[in-house]
Amino acid sequence: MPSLHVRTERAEPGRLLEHAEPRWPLAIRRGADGIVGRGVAMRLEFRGPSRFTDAADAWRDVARDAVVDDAVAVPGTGLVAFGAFAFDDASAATSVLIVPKLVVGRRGDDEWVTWIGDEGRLHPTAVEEVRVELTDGAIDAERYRAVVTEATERIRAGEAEKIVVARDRVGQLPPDGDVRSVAVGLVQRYPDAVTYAVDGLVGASPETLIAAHRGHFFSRVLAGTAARGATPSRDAEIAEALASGDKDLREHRFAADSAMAVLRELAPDARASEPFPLRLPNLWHLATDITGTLGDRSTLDVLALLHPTAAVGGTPREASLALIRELEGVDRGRYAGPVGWIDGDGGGEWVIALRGAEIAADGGIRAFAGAGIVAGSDPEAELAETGVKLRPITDALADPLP
Ligand SMILES: C=C(O[C@@H]1C=C(C(=O)O)C=C[C@H]1O)C(=O)O
Repeated sequence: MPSLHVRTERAEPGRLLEHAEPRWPLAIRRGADGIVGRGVAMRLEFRGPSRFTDAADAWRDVARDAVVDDAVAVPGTGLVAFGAFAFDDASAATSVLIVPKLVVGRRGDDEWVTWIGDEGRLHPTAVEEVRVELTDGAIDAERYRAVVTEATERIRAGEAEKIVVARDRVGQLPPDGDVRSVAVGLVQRYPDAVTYAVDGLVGASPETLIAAHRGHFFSRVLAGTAARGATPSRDAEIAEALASGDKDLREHRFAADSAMAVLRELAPDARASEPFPLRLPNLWHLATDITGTLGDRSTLDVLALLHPTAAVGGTPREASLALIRELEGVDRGRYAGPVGWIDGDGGGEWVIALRGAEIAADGGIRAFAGAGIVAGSDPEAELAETGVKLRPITDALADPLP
């Protein structure tokens, strides 16, 4: 493989997303911060059960051979790749690492541009609005209720303790639709979430699988969900009920324990917070934050062990994955897989591809949302919960720039 020549310099890129390709933006944003890419200097593809370790090995080679001149040296400068990985080992979807030709970024007061290969000129273009309505996909409301009922029966029969089952909604992007508008809409509405746009996958995720820089990591596990209340007092009651409710705490424990078991193996000093209610614009989640030190391990090596946590798979892992395949009966693609970026040291930030959709080459759009099913889950409540989880991407597609 030819070695990459990478140069980062200070710049004032203005609105980051204006530098991305309209139909195929590359972006990882949190509020005003983030990185946006354009063009492809290198594209690596992976498949199957070894996709994460293959990616980790390939990326180590790329990073070792790259010639990097980085005048800014903050997370997101120098050599970076955007990545998106399939949820299931057996998925037909490819997993990718993409090094753009141009990256523009901002982190607090630092702003930069990175050229990979030839240096050119910045030519931002105004974002145009695209509007798409989603309709029933392969798993409509009726089928989803049946899937949840079946999942609770399988749990009662002892086949698993928790299974996260999802449903889908579909749509069609008009030719040349500007996908950047969807990302802009998500950044504006969900400033605390990570808005991602990578190889057709777009959404705003509240769940950080692993973020690592200079050996220190952060991971946030979400499981247990309630819609926001209409009044402040009702809203507070809902948060209180979520944090003390037996079903939600059990559902949460499976997810937090699955992440902690892996992270403690990798980082003996890993520490988990107590579960706490996390407020998002559209809902409450129960959250556990985990921190610790990873040493010089690549975040891709961590993903190989951490994905899928029981927040998006279930408990036990293999049994729940088999049940998801059987009960959903559709390929999740990259939904609920890791999406994010990685730098030359293996640091970076990977979130779970939730609250989003995948846009295929032909413009076909498929959005997924799921819910954790445990003993005692109610199909109607889980249907409503997935409706709330679909709202960010549904709204951003229907009315991106309100
Ligand atoms: C599966 C999704 O979300 C996950 C499931 C949750 C739950 O069951 O309470 C909460 C957060 C996420 O970990 C989704 O958004 O599609």
